[in-house]
Amino acid sequence: MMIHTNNYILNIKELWDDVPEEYLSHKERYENAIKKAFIVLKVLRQLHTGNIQITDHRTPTNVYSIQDGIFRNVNPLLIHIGLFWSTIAAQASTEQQAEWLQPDSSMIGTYVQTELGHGSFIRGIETTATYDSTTDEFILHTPRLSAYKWWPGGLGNTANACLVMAQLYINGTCHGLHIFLAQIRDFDTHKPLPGIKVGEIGPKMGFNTADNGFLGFDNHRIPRTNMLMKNVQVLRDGTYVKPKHDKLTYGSMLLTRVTLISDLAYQLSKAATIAVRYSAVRRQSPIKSNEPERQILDFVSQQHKLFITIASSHVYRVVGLWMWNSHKRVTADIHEGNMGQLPELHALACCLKAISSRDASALVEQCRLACGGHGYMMASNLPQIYAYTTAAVTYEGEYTVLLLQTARYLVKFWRLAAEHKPLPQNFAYFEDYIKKNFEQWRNSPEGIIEGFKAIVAGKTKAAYDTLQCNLRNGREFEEAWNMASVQLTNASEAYARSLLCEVFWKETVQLSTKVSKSLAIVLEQLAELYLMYWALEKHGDLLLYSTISRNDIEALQSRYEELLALIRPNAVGLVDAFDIRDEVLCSTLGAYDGRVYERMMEEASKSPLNEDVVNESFHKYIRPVTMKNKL
Ligand SMILES: CCCCCCCC/C=C\CCCCC/C=C/C(=O)SCCNC(=O)CCNC(=O)[C@H](O)C(C)(C)COP(=O)(O)OP(=O)(O)OC[C@H]1O[C@@H](n2cnc3c(N)ncnc32)[C@H](O)[C@@H]1OP(=O)(O)O
Ligand SMILES: Cc1cc2nc3c(=O)[nH]c(=O)nc-3n(C[C@H](O)[C@H](O)[C@H](O)COP(=O)(O)OP(=O)(O)OC[C@H]3O[C@@H](n4cnc5c(N)ncnc54)[C@H](O)[C@@H]3O)c2cc1C
Repeated sequence: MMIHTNNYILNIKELWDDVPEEYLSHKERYENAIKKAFIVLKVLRQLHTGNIQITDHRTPTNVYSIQDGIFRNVNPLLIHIGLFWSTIAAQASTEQQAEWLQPDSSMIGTYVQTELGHGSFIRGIETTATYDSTTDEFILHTPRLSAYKWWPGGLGNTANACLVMAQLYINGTCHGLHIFLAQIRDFDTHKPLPGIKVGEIGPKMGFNTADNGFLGFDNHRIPRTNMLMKNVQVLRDGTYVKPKHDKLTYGSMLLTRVTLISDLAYQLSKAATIAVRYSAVRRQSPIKSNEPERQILDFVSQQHKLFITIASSHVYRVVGLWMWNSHKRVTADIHEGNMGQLPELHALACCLKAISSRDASALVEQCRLACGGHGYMMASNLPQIYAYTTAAVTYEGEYTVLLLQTARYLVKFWRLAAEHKPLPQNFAYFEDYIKKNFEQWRNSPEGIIEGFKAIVAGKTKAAYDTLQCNLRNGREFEEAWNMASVQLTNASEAYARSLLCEVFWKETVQLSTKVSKSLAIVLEQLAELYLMYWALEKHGDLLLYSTISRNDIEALQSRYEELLALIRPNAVGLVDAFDIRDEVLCSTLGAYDGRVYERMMEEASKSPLNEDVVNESFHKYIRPVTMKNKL
């Protein structure tokens, strides 16, 4: 059968709610979501097997983005599709993949790493997998309460299998963290297997359809061949064959961090679409007292809140793709046995995941506030987008913890620079900074990029000097590191911002040569706006570390305001160009037709509190008090 994915999925009635999901209980929400998740999974399986074919070209992306509208929250199979399958594909041996990656597999899986007691510091994970050579099995065990797995999406009720991160023990020796496939529920009855204690962790700020769960093992046995064995092996006699790099086991986190950057770009484009369209419809106060009320989008302060969101969505789209391509390249190298580029990719993924999630959640919240009171309505969809986006600051590597990973990388290069050793080209600016080869400030995108590099160098130097000072004062390295950690994260954040500015500007300039002149102008305006915005936000740092002057900053401010005015006529067109369907946007404020007030009233009429003209609580609780003395 030939289908157009958007139309096909939009026409499956069971996927679309009559009652907004906010009115459902926790349990009903999950049940509603799981019903839809399996309809979507069936479509994906049919696409995979070729039973249905598509006439549009971006199928998985289409299905993925339509999901936002279908679930309004999260697909409970997100981790099954996104992490469980991809980890098997990346880390299981060819034979294991052939066995486990069947499109009609009975396994519904999840990725089980975090424990009650340990999330960031994964070396502290306490779940054990002990090899028993007499039976050729691993024994999975949860030694204490803090070792209970806690958080994995889909674990609460949906999954019947999981990939578990556990400490591998062979003959009393611990070989560190490894990944094991474990069945946890019966495929037919779905009852937990003997030795498995599993359940759901309860309501959260968002992600409420994802049935995040807990899991404990009581000496649960799995075959030896259930350890993921592409990069590392345990042989029948208990021989341990080491991986080529001991962090290959962490590969799924790396891949997800890279993927997330693009997902956050998409969340930003949704928030921007809602807030910009609403701002074009909403009128509030005249600018001059004798004029009619103006679209709130005409207030320059409103443009300041919104245009940076549009620009940031483009930044993360561009940088997300750039990182995706880097990941592909590095993975191909690793395949050939060359691990050389892995540390750089890890350092980039850490700081970019941290900053993209932090920016995205701050900007989504800014969009919500920019919609005034109506942005506070669930029907605007902005609260849900915020709850979804802010979770990304924590999961898949907490913000500060990831920035500190990148700081390790920066400090290594600063040490080389300080010791006058050769540096790779992309860190040559460290040497320039040490030699005080400062460029004369230029009020241009290229000048701002240089200025941001000077900030990275200056902040890395400050953190490094503090670290050295702590060491000279007799602190051990880890303690000295902790004492310098505020400065270290600052350096990392600056590094991420300089990367974002440089990659976005260069890619935009390149893209501009391939599109029409009028489009190129708008794209460059957006890119310039992004750079100017951050130069002004960080003008204190620029004053500290670059050659910028007060006059330069004033000139930047004027150019920034000029850019807001230039972008204003294209603002609605720019968000329309994100091409997000109303069914996906799910927002009374952001629909394409601009019927904001009509839609708000239509949504309010769905409130169960409006079902009866007089709610029974009046008779039960209100009247007895208010009428008591009047009878
Ligand atoms: C794939 C598709 C996915 C689909 C996504 C679609 C879009 C997404 C939309 C929604 C997604 C929602 C999903 C939510 C699911 C959430 C899942 C999770 O949260 S899973 C759990 C994630 N947990 C973490 O991220 C834990 C964070 N902690 C760590 O990663 C590590 O502990 C650490 C902080 C990095 C440190 O590790 P450790 O202590 O073991 O390291 P050290 O021994 O100190 O060594 C550090 C050296 O190792 C290098 N390193 C560390 N990690 C890596 C890596 N991944 N790759 C390469 N190198 C690594 C590090 O650089 C150090 O090197 P040196 O400095 O010593 O040279
Ligand atoms: C919505 C959601 C979905 C999730 N899904 C999954 C999943 O599918 N599978 C899974 O395994 N896990 C999942 N997680 C868990 C997630 O990966 C962890 O919560 C995350 O890695 C952070 O770890 P933590 O909760 O232990 O925080 P902690 O590490 O306890 O952090 C608490 C605070 O301590 C600070 N801190 C910790 N260590 C350091 C340090 N070394 N230096 C400086 N500061 C530090 C942090 O900055 C933070 O401020 C999910 C979490 C959420 C919120």
